[in-house]
Amino acid sequence: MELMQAKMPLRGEVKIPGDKSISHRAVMFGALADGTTRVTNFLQGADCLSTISCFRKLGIDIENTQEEIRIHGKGLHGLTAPTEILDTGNSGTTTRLISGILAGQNFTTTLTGDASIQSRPMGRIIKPLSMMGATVESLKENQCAPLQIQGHPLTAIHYQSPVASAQVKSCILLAGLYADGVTSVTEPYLSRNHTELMLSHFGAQVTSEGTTASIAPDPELHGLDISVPGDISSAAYFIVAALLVPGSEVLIKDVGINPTRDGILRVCKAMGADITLLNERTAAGEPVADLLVRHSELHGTVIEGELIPTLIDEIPVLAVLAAYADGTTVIRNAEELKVKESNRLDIMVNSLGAMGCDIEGTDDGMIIRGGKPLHHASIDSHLDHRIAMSFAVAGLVSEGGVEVLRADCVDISYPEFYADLGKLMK
Ligand SMILES: O=C(O)C1=C[C@@H](OP(=O)(O)O)[C@@H](O)[C@H](O)C1
Ligand SMILES: C=C(OP(=O)(O)O)C(=O)O
Repeated sequence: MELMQAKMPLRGEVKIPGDKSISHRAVMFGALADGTTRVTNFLQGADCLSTISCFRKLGIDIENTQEEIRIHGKGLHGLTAPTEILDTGNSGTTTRLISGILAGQNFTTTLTGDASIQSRPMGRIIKPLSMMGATVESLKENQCAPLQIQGHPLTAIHYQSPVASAQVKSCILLAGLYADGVTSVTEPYLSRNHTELMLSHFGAQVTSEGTTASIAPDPELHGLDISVPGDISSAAYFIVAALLVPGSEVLIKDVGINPTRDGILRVCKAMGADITLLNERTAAGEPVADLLVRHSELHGTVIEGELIPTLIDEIPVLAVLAAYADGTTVIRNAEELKVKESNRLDIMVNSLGAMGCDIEGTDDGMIIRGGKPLHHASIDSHLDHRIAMSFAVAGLVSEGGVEVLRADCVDISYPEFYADLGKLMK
């Protein structure tokens, strides 16, 4: 797809689709609750549809009416053995979270996903789930999917996670629902806490202290009405686009600004961005605001440490921002980007490099010497939605735009992305 350079400022309003992490969890926890859970502003992206399809195969009736998702939950012990392999598609969140639930069932399940999922590391969940007593086998013996999970009554553990990962944390907490005592997870830095917040609303006893989250077993979970906030990870593309295109002023509506997710706002402000939070409120127990973003002159910064999990999926588009900011931006401690849908570190370094950016890859991040004009290039998305959207934004401000190859993969998290971007360019 050929994406044009923006000849005019971006102007207007955009309403961001529902948060992917929260949409997945609403379906999963709704399935384990008694009664009906109604979800509005659910993200109709391919990843969340994979979650729905897996839970239908586990015997849960889920209605998708477009306006609302209705999940007819059957309680903590109501799932039934699937008659076929569960397909988690391209979704790491589905794969890792559902594994925690399957570890506590009295049946065996096989799950797998696309080529990307089959190369992403699952040892990080196989280890703690095995410590809890589940039998989890990587069928190709490579610590990746396909996985065969034989559920068992589980033993509670206190797990020290080597990575700050909400997927690992959530997998263990979900297995903890089926354990014989309080299960806890401590991570090096705090990752997104949507599981903790939403499971407590459903009725689970979850506590958080610093970077440790704990859960008590066998709660009674009750169906809920959930209005999903807009996804800050999707808003990120418009934040960066509005900051970069001269003269722009864009109002981004209903964005979730949970402090475990708002690192992009903090980094943009540190770089000199003009972003105002309006109409701050709460939805589904999560903080939400409208973001007014105006074109700004930016300078480089350092992105590292505990900030990283709060903006992990935004690093590709932040690299684009840094390419246009004056001075040097250093990104460290971001080695997790190598094991996402693609190796996002290598791809950003090579692809921004192909556009003329002075950028250097490091073991755990990159160094970007920004402020020079970029030129047209053909960039392959590598079927990674975040790469495709990041380069669509880069094209707005590069001489001659960019061509994004295999651009349709935005369906994973933001099917309307190109249409919404187009509306701001009119
Ligand atoms: O829990 C979640 O919903 C997610 C956690 C993050 O992954 P990790 O837990 O692997 O860091 C993030 O990259 C992903 O897009 C969604
Ligand atoms: C990493 C991502 O998702 P997942 O891990 O669920 O595939 C993402 O959306 O950027």
